[in-house]
Parts: sequence; C-alpha cells; structure tokens
Amino acid sequence: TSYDYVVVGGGTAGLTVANRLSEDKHLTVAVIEAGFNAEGLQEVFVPGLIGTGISFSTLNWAYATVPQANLNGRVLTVNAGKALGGSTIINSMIFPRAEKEQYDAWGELNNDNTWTWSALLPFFKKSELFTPPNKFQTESGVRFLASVHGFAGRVKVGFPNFFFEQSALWRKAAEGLGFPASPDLANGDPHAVGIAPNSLDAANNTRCSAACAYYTPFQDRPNLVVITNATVSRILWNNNSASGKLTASAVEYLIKNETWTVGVSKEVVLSAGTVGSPKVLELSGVGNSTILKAAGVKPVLNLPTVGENFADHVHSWANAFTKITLTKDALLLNPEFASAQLALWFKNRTGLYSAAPRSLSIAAPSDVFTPSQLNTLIAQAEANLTHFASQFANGNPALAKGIAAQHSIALSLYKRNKELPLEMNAEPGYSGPTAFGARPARNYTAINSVLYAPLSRGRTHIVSSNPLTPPAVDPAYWAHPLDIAAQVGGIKLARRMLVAPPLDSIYAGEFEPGTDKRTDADIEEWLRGVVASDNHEVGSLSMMPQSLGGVVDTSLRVYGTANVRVADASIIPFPISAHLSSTVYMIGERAADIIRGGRA
Ligand SMILES: Cc1cc2nc3c(=O)[nH]c(=O)nc-3n(C[C@H](O)[C@H](O)[C@H](O)COP(=O)(O)OP(=O)(O)OC[C@H]3O[C@@H](n4cnc5c(N)ncnc54)[C@H](O)[C@@H]3O)c2cc1C
Repeated sequence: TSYDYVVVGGGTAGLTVANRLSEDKHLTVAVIEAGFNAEGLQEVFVPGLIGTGISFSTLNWAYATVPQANLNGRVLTVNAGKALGGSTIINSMIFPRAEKEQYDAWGELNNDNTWTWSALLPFFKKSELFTPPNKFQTESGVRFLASVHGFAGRVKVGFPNFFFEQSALWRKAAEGLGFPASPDLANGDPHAVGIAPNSLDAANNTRCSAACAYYTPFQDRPNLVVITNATVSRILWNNNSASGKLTASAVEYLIKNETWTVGVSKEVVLSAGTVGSPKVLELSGVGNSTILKAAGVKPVLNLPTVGENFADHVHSWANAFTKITLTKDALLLNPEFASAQLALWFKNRTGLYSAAPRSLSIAAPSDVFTPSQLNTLIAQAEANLTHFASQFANGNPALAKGIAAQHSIALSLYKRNKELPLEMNAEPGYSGPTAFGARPARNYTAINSVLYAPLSRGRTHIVSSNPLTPPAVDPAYWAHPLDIAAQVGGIKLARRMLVAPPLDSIYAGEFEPGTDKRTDADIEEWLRGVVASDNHEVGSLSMMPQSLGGVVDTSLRVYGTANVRVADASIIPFPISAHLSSTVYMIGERAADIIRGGRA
C-alpha cells in the first residue's frame, strides 16, 4: 500500500497535520503511531487523575538522560507520551502561550516574517475551540480576552469547575509582589499572574488531547488511516531522484517483531517528538556521519546538527505546610474522601478531580534579580557568549553561530526585562522531590519554579541501529551559569511568595528546601540533587538557516531532502516561556497549511 502522506508519530502535531491534510478528500494520509488509543482510560480523561494509573508507566517513553554532569551525575527522566495523541495524553493540560517577542525571534533567526507572533496567531486560533468562562468560573478569578482565542477549531479549551482557595490567595500574593493581573495568559504577554486556560472540554470536564481534537471525530474519513502499536524504524529512500535531493519512497515500521513498509507518493511528515524525530532521521541515515557509523547505521546524508541544540525546561519547587485542609494532599491522606470526590466527578463533573492545574505567573528578570545582579550576570554571559556557544555546538561551527545568535537574542530580551526566565505556579498540595510515604503526612502549599529560558544546550543521538534501543538523551542541564543563577533566584522568589500576604495567612512553616538552606550556595547545592525535567524538550531539529546549524527550513523541510518535513516540538529553535502544547498545535496547523500550499 501507498499513501500520499505518511505521518510518523500520531502525537500532538502529527494528528493535527494528518487531520488537516485529510480534509482534502483527494489526498490519502497514513499515521503510524507507536502507542495505542488510550482515550477511554479514566486516568486520561478525568482532569484530576493526571499522572495516575498507567499514565506515567505505560503511556510514556520515559527517556532516561545520560548522567548529568552538573546535577551530581544523576540520570533524569524526560517524559513523553506514547499513545495516540502523544504527550497530550499525559500532560497537565495547561494551555497558555509564550511571549510575543519569542515567536518574533523565530522570524528574526530565520529572516522570515511569516514566523512571528502576528503571523502565527491565526494558526493558534485555528487549532482552538475555546469555551469562555461561565459565571462561576469568572467569579472564581478566570479572565479572558476573546480577541486572542479561536472559536471554531479542534482543541477544546476551557476552565475547570473547581478552584482551590490557596490558589486564589497565591494569586493575590503574586499581585502584591508586583505581578500584573493577567487579562489572559494566552495573549502573548505572560509576564503576569492568572488562571491558565486548560486543554479541557468544558461541556463535560474531560481532557481534550490531540486524539480527542483531531482524530476521534474524524476517524471515519476513508482517506485517513491510523496504524497504532507500530514503531517506525526508518525512512526508505529512492535511489534515483531527479531533484538530486534525497527522496523518501517508503516508511518502515515494526509491529511486535514483524517488519512492514508503507509507500509514500508525496511526503513524509516526521512528528515523533523532540526525541523521537531525530532518532528516526538518524536511523534512516540522515545526521552526523560519525555518530551514525558508531551506531552501525550507514550514512546517507551528512547533516551534522540532527539531534543537536536540544534544550529543556528545568523543574524545581519550594513548599510549605499549610493550615488549609482542602488540598490535593487530602486525596492521598484520606482514600475515602478521594473515592467520594471521584464519585462526585462522575456524578456531576465537579469536585477536586474536576480541576486540572493551575494558577500561574511568568516572572521577568526584575522579579528575580536586583538590577546590579542582573547587570553582572548579563555582562558575564556576553563576555562568554562565543565560549559557551561553541561548547554547546559539539564541534559544529555553523551551530555555534546559531546558538550564539539565540543567546544574543535571549540576552537582549533579558536587558529589556522581556526574557521571562521562570514560570512560578502554585500547586494546591505537595509538589517536590519527596515521595508520599517519605514526607510528613500533612497538607502543603507548593510553588513550582520552572526555568523557562535555559541557555544550556545538549543533544540526543542514537547509540544503536536497533530501532527499539532508546537514544542517549543529554539535555546538559545547568551547563550555563545564568541558568543556575535564575533557578536559584526562582526558589528565593517562591519562598517570598509563600510568606507574602494573604498567602501568609495559611503558612505553617517551610518544608523544602528547608530552613537550613540559607545561602544561595545552600540552595544551589540542594537543587543539584533534586531538579527534574519539565518535559518541555525542544530544538533537536531546529528551524534555522543551514548557515546557523539548522535542520529544517521555514517550510519545515529537512535540508537536503526533497519530501521530508518535520512538524513537532523539535523544530522550535530555543526554549520558550510557556508550556508547549498550544505552540505545537500551531506548528501542526502551520505545517499542514504550508504543505497544502497556503490554500487550506
Ligand atoms: C508529563 C508531561 C506534562 C506536560 N504538561 C504540559 C502542560 O500542562 N501543558 C502543555 O502545553 N504542555 C505540557 N507538556 C508538553 C507538551 O505536551 C509536549 O511538548 C507536546 O505535546 C509535544 O508534542 P509533539 O507533537 O512534539 O510530540 P508528542 O505529542 O509527544 O508526539 C510524538 C508522538 O510520536 C510517537 N512516536 C515517537 N517515536 C515513534 C516511532 N519511532 N514510531 C511511531 N511513533 C513514534 C509517540 O508515541 C507520540 O505519540 C507536558 C509533557 C509531558 C510529557
């Protein structure tokens, strides 16, 4: 069999592209997905069951990193969904957007004004089916701007039916510390505090994943075929291409141990995610020839930056005991209460399980550093710019220029107080590194502090020609001093928040990092032992000019190939100040529009 388009990976962007291409009845589209359709599992569709059941065990690639040199040699886990719908099956459903300036910087890096906030906003809207807040939600603090949302798209976006009291106290505390109240965290100006929209079907309070949005309602389309439980091993190439460029002719995949192939008459779209997509390219012979040969793969096209420029957000926390008893901890502390709440959710879609997180704020440098600290940090980063850019580029001179260009943009945004280094979000219950049984059995308030603008860059590469062998993922966390300073600053800001009025009214003492961690050095040392991936990996097949070490052009086509494009988080050139899924849907919409010649 042969299809016009074969999409590798039925995740966030993959299903978006497949859906939009198959709107044209004359096109045939196949999606090949390693996981299964998990839409019917309650741990998937009930918002408050995020992370429970088999979410994190089975529906998860759980990529292990190589030991992290700057984090005491620890091996961390980068989670990524393995199911139809990809990471939107297991993610936290938080659905804001990054700041305008960062999308504009994609255009600046690529000298292409079709990749800017204003050019991309229509594609954000196209993906979205937004339900405005009802009276209860508005009274509970939800605010929104109709002008930035889409009302006829596919991904259902709305707000939960339950709001924790401590989250409201935290939002007021953040406002007291100078964060503006956000009119809408998807408006491109997220230096503010507010309640983020969720990828949630407001009509019945269920998760809306990429499968819910772009597959389930369209599964009867005769020209759309989805093959699940099928792991793509490689792209097969046509030897005598007229264009002189590498041309995909088929895609090979494994079901159990059996090998299958499917023909491609137009294009392959790689949507296997930031770790999965470079893996498939490398297994297909496209990448750094030295790395491929070492893994036992015959090089077909030397494109040395495949898998490089990898970056991820870094998660940390500060938490305190709280006087409030209606927290997420109550569900763990009291199983009977938890059963009653779950029954309540099934009965009328309310209660603690109806709430996906979360109230959040995005901090600017001025919230984290004093002016003199910031000046010193920026001066040091500028002085060492070429040093770090070439260190992170793994010996590739073009990529060194690309990373230097990314760092210059980030630092100039830092100077204008426009780079947003940290997300601070309030967790109405424990969030931190200590397991349930190992911490005091109490109620908590936690502030997650997530490094959003890391300058560190790492890589992901295959180590074997066996498609079932996981790649070596090296995010190189904390390889840049500004990243460390920002993350330490985030913990100090989280501590200030925990005791700021009116949140101080429920404060019952700090648990973590703990009052013995007093100096910056104490905090830094503690963080090295506990920080985690925020599962927001980007950049491994970056959209940048080839002269800057990019892998895809602004049509998302892999350099040197005639008919292979990439649509997923791997094309995002540098980390952005938001949870990623809304941006990845936008990329999927844009990719389909480009493929259909802007006629969609
Ligand atoms: C635990 C967690 C929490 C998160 N929380 C949030 C959040 O609250 N809000 C938010 O906006 N973002 C969140 N994110 C991030 C966001 O969900 C992802 O960045 C985004 O969904 C990635 O989209 P993608 O299309 O790049 O990849 P994915 O959606 O991961 O899709 C890749 C797909 O390819 C498949 N695949 C991979 N390799 C192969 C292969 N060889 N053959 C066949 N199929 C393959 C995978 O199984 C998967 O279905 C979270 C992510 C995780 C993991």
